[in-house]
Amino acid sequence: MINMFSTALLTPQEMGQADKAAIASGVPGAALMDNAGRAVAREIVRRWSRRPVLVACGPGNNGGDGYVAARYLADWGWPVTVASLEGRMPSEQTDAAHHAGLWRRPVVRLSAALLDTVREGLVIDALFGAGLARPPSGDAAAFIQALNDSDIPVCAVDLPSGVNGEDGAVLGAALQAQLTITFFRKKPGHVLFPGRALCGPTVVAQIGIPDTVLPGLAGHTAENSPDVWSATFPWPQLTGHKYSRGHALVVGGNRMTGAARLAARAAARAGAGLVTLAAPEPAWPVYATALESIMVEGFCDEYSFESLLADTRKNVFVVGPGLGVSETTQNQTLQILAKQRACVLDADAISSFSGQPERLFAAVSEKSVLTPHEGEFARVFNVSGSKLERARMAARTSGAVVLLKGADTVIAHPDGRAIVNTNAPPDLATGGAGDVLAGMIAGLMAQGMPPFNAACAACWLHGEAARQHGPGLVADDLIHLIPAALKVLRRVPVN
Ligand SMILES: NC(=O)C1=CN([C@@H]2O[C@H](COP(=O)(O)OP(=O)(O)OC[C@H]3O[C@@H](n4cnc5c(N)ncnc54)[C@H](O)[C@@H]3O)[C@@H](O)[C@H]2O)[C@H](O)CC1
Ligand SMILES: [K+]
Repeated sequence: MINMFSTALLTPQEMGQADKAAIASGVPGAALMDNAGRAVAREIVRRWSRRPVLVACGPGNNGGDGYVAARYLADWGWPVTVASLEGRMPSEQTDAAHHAGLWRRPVVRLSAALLDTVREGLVIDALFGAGLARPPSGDAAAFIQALNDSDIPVCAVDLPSGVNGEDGAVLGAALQAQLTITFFRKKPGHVLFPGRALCGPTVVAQIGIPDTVLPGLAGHTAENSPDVWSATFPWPQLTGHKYSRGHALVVGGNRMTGAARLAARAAARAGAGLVTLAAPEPAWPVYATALESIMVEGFCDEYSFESLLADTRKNVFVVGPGLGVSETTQNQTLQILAKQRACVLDADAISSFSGQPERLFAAVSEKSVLTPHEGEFARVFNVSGSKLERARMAARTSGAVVLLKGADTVIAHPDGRAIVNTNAPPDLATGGAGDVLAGMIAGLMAQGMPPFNAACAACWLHGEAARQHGPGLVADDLIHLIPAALKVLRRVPVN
């Protein structure tokens, strides 16, 4: 059971369909627009004291929301100037024209010079939203540039103009907003970079579109949140014991021993009942001295490695962290995949298939989670497009769950579903953090959580653990903060 609706991400096209479905169900379009513009005005009043406001309106419905926001703010006593792009008003007989008509004061032509009237004020960007069709040019481009060069705060309606709602890319040039108010649900452009950074905080306002429209049009993309997977989280049961909580095996390397130790500790902290570290004989003393509650078993060749994998109670494997890129790593990975049990393939387990991705794809399944960063990803996947599209395509092509790391990590299932993670603080960009994540995913899978859900849950807990620490984080700290992140999760109601 996974809930893709409460934090669904809708493309601009899907949003248009949601709009139409709401109108068909009896909510007039003009009312949706009124609710949208009023939500913008409300959020502004909530954050800023009364000050001069310039509302920059485009020719479409985004502009329509701008006329509504202008009307409410003026009614509440704010000094408001409304400017339209190239002096154009919305086409007749549209909802935007209706609301532009309710603005009884002058509408001036938009220009960069108008910014002088709001040096101590605020700009509402209602130029382009979901309907952005091409790079802004002429007056729009000049206005965007001048506003970005100023320090006047910008509140964006739906999206900062110039940001593509579908993938967060900048089309030519885009505004940097301090606040974005979007409607009903976010779009991928609000959570993928660079769009996310240009939005500032994004507020989602409800404008009268019923949730009942969602099953007909959404369900394959969502923002990561406990809402998505908490119903399947494997909390320990009163009657459980260590064997019922699974047994994770982490493959250790000869030299970079810290990586596998971090992964093993993280698997244990995430709740695996037992964790074994498989250590090459020369490094066995290093691992054995460092680890207490984690078992350390040695191996000296592929045969003894194979015998370590034989016990079927070992229900999840982690391979890759600290192994080195080599034929040996590739062979160990293939030996593990041949067991057809759950596994996490990270780092060198992925890079070792550089130039031979088909060998990897033939061996992985939906029980495998690949956790590449962009560099590792590029070694085995030859796909282009937005991060969301690339992760989705990689999962489809390989048949495995793919977690493509970064500030906007995307987790994709081979069936087309994808989740964008948004809670990772920048402190997580530190050596070893990925090893911890791989171990956490395995720890959850050991307890029976489905691989896609486990990847999403581990990613969220990883971000939460890092948030709890704040600046100065090193990967070792994450291990100690997993319990704190679990406590936060335990308080989130399961819906
Ligand atoms: N449920 C909802 O989503 C609601 C959305 N609302 C708002 O409506 C906009 C989307 O409106 P739409 O008319 O489809 O698109 P835009 O206003 O963003 O832009 C279309 C308009 O602009 C022209 N255009 C596009 N790109 C450029 C460019 N680079 N330069 C010049 N002109 C451009 C295009 O030709 C059209 O004329 C959504 O974002 C919400 O803000 C509703 O108000 C409430 C319900
Ligand atoms: K906008």
